[in-house]
Amino acid sequence: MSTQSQSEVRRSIAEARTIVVKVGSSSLTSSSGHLDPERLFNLVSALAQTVRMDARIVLVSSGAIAAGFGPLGFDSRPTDVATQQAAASVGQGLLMSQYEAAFARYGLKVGQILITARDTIQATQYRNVQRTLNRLLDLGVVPIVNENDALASNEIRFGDNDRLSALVANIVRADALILLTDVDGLYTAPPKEPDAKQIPYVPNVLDTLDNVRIGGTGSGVGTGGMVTKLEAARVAAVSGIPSVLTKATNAGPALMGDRVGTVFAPIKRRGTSRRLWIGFAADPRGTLIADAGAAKAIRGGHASLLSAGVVGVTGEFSAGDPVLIVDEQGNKLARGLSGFDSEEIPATLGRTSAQLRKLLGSEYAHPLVHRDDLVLL
Ligand SMILES: Nc1ncnc2c1ncn2[C@@H]1O[C@H](COP(=O)(O)OP(=O)(O)O)[C@@H](O)[C@H]1O
Ligand SMILES: N[C@@H](CCC(=O)OP(=O)(O)O)C(=O)O
Repeated sequence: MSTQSQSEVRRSIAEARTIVVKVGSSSLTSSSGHLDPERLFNLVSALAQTVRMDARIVLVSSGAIAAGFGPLGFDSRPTDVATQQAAASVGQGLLMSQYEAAFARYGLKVGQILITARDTIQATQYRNVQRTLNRLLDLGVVPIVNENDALASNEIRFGDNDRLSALVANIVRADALILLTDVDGLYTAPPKEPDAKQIPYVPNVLDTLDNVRIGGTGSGVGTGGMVTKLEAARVAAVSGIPSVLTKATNAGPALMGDRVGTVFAPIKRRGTSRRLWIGFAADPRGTLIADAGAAKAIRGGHASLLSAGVVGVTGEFSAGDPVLIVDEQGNKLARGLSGFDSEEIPATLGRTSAQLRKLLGSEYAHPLVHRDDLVLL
């Protein structure tokens, strides 16, 4: 895909029909742990104008913990998980009631979707999330998404909403992702440093990390900092989705395609949402080790992984679960959906389809990972 100019990418954002907008805690709340209704209303106002111009918007909003700890009497964002979850439970309700009232002033309805990381990993859950979001958009509702903080387990948790927003952009097949935060874009170094300069355009987000020094959160209420925002921009770019990173007060101009913040060009054509799920959302449950010949075939694209080319398996998984495919040196080649349960695989290793049919029956004579279920890394 040839690199687009900044103007072309900005124009594609202005023309986007389905847009995921992510707003961080620091843009909605004060450091005392309360919502800032004026900033929230200004954001809603910019989004409502875009919806009026026939766009479909999914809002991924952080701020539940940051809006909940003040009313609970804490001076700063709690650090232990149980108190964060309690604060999120209080703050999420406050957040939604403010959004509901603010969007209602523009005649718009909102719907709440609380997602756990698990929902983006399991195929059936993923499809449920997808169906509900699409239906809400068809009904003209603005879905408001957050991580289900009150119930998310610590081991498997997004923690910040940046990566979640890139996954949601994939789930709804968005045409653009807007990341709203408290700084006006990506800088060459954390913006408090004197030599930090803003970068207006990133043609290939896979190249930027060498030239940019990135730090963590600058506020007492955000979590991910710039690391997770760049990760979100990367997932969007390789999914064929352009993104803009800017401060929340620039939401309107960013959506109009004006030159604000940092814009990231898409670097691949869009894949199907199922392939994107295999590539980004699904958490591999095990590993298949490909021999040199199979590794070469996989790298070339379009090849299935056959049992004959697999020399080892690790992990416990069922047929249909996502697995990582590596070469014998441990280099990651691809992700895919296993065609077999992990315990069935040792008996199939190194065998051709004809041998499998003869030894184990015709139900075993299929690829270990079919090419349609395989995404190169
Ligand atoms: N290279 C960089 N460019 C821009 N911001 C950076 C950079 N490195 C670190 N940051 C910090 O990232 C912060 C934004 O992340 P965060 O506080 O998690 O925001 P949010 O709550 O909006 O998700 C900025 O306030 C800034 O201090
Ligand atoms: N789901 C959490 C998000 C936590 C958080 O601070 O995220 P962010 O501000 O996007 O870095 C919440 O609503 O509090």
